[in-house]
Amino acid sequence: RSRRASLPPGPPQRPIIGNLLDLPAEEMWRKIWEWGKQYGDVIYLRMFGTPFIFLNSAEAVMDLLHKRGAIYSDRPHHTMACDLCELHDLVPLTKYNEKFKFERRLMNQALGFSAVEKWQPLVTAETHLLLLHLLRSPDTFVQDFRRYAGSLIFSTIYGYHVEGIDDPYVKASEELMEVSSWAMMGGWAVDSMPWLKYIPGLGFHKFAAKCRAGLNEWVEKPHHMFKDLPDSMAKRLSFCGNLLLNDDGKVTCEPEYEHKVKWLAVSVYGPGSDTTVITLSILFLALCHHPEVLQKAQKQLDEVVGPDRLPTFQDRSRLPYIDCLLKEVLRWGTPVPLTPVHRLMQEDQYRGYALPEGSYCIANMWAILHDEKMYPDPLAFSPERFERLQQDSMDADEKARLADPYNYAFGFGRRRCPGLHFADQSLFMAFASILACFDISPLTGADGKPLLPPLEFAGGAFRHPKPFKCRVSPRRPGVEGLIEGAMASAQ
Ligand code: HEM
Repeated sequence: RSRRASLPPGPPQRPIIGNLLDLPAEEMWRKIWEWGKQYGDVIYLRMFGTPFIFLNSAEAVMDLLHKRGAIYSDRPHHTMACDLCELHDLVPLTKYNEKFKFERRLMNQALGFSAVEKWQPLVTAETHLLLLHLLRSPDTFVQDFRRYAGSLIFSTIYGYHVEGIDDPYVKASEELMEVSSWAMMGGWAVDSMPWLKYIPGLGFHKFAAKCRAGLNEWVEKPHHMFKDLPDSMAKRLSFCGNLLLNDDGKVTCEPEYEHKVKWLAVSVYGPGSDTTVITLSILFLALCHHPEVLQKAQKQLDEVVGPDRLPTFQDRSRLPYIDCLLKEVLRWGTPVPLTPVHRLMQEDQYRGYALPEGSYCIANMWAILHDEKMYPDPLAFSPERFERLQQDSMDADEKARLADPYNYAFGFGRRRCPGLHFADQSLFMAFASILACFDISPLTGADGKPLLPPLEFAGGAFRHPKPFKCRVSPRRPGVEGLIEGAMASAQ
């Protein structure tokens, strides 16, 4: 049957290298979206011998990655990252097997829907600290976001509080993130021709040796730091504390289990921290261009929370516009524009096309979240689109459910982001608290006119705004006292 079915359409291929030269390193999602207009929502490419299937629509992604998740949830074997750099225990590299299922269970236990409530006091405390940093260093807001995201993840994972972005453990995690991204996506020839790894002296061996030499610093040291932390509630409640400590606060589990938890812990930093920093940066960029959105959000915050306290999680159900804003930032900004590769484990057929076993399937979330059938005028930033959906008559619930960016922005099927609920909580709290305390606006030029930051994005795995400046100013006198008061009463 499969011999009769043809491959999906796609751009013409060159001999041997296939489409290797057709994909740009920057803004790849745009190119794939453009091809979609020509070839449809399921596109076939080939790089050397590897078939690639790009999916540009919600329908195709749900049909394949979600409904047929049992065969679309594997990751490719990266010779460079796994064999040479010895990073095979990082979660995003885990194959779809029993190890994966075990890791998921542990991550769901710590970060899943039923667990996130326990993190609320910690998320609130870290958010208040972010407010204080924004107040004291408003010009370096991205650094403030970075410290906040790093500290939030470290407190959650180890019960360890981070003071600044020069914290040695944050630095180590940032290094691991950078090196592992390179190892996974550096376009290494050895990934296509694994036999190259046996030839000494080739350039990639140097990179791999550097990576292996860093593992002690990046993986072992944070784990020992955790074990050496004094016994505390924060340590016991943390992800590692929950999974590793016995009643006496000691690690007495099997070494193999301890090894797994150690790698799970370092795996979460990269995907969890960058996405948070980017999402908050997108919020600031969008608000510079849309003062009316800021005013509307602040009006609702003033009505529900008032000027004398900071927002809490209990306020959420009465702050629907903050939720609409969060959805629109995730949609319009699309912090992760393409999923990592989902490897097809056996030959499949879809809409009469043959999808070869071993295909690297990648969903284009940017294309889906900018599909004008679901999101009219997709390039416009408008949280109101989600308000309108809530208010539409007839099948409003169904429409709102289908268009919810949470269905798409966090990936698909069994590989869907395990940090989704955690991210949702922390971003809600950060959005509501920042807007309750600060005005975000463009800088002003010498002529008194606003200097609007360009709406420009860049990136490979992540889609982040290009560096920009804006004004972050307290909304009213007494904001500092309010924040300090909230911090003091939490202690
Ligand atoms: C705005 C915030 C976030 C976005 C948009 C996001 C998005 C994603 C996406 C698209 C994937 C790939 C899913 C797929 O392959 O289909 C992913 C994977 C992952 N995310 Fe997130 N994420 C966010 C926050 C977080 C947070 C806060 C954590 C941890 C606390 C986290 C941990 C992970 C991990 C460990 C993976 C790898 C899963 C695997 O390979 O099985 N993410 N995320």
